[in-house]
Amino acid sequence: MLVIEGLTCKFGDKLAVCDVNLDVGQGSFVGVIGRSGAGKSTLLRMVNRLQEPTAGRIVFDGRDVTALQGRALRLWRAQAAMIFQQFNLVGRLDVLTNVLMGRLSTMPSWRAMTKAWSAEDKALALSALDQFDMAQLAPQRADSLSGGQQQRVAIARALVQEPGLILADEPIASLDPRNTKVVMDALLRINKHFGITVLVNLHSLDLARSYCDRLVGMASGRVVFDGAPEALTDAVAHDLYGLEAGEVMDVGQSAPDRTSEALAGAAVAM
Ligand SMILES: Nc1ncnc2c1ncn2[C@@H]1O[C@H](COP(=O)(O)OP(=O)(O)OP(=O)(O)O)[C@@H](O)[C@H]1O
Repeated sequence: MLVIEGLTCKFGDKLAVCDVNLDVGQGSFVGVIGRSGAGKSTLLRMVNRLQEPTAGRIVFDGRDVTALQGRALRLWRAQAAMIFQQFNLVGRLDVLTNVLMGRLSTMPSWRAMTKAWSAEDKALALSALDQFDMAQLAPQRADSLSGGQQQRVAIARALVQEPGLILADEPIASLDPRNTKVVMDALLRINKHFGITVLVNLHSLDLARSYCDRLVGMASGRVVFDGAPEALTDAVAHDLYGLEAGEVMDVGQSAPDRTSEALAGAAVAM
């Protein structure tokens, strides 16, 4: 369970996030929505502690993670795995090594320096790639892959961190509609198959409505909507997005793949 209490972030005079309070149950798939500049990225980055809060608390499974430092902070960042819009892979390295990077936090520093991966770590990384039908791409350079493939490699890297929480910051913003669906289906699968809580920032309201079981709407740094997708009426959406509403509500995205095969994934146990 993730508990956010009074979380606030100021950049100089700019109040980017203001007094956000949220309880997110284990296994939820929560979409954070709102127009550009609403504070969505800053909120997710504070949870992962990439951005220091100005005030407030972040508690995960009963443990206050707001002020962790050093190794404890590194371990928290592994537990609250971040997925970025631009994938953040090392392009010149092969796909398998990129996924193995997700294991660094579990290794003693001398082994992390030499990148002497254990057979167990390699098996885990291959198994994570296999979850997304990408094991055959393991030896390829990451920068030779399509955007959708790169984002799935980033999700596999997050998975080998064995996270309790995935924080995805506009993960599909750089992708075409087909790859958008593939990546959203991948996030849905790790949520349903592994029970990992997902918090995802999305610009498209249609996507948020079809994939998430709860929506948190932000405007000017504050939470202005928190509820089931069905409760977010077009009128509320218009309040949230203003003139952008038409654009974010009419992008013709495909529906999620909720077949049991898709959600169960490959038979390999992680
Ligand atoms: N490092 C920073 N320094 C100063 N201001 C910042 C910084 N990061 C964000 N902001 C400001 O804080 C506000 C919230 O930004 P944030 O990126 O969290 O919004 P967002 O909802 O994620 O928007 P987008 O969808 O465009 O990414 C914006 O006004 C932004 O300009």
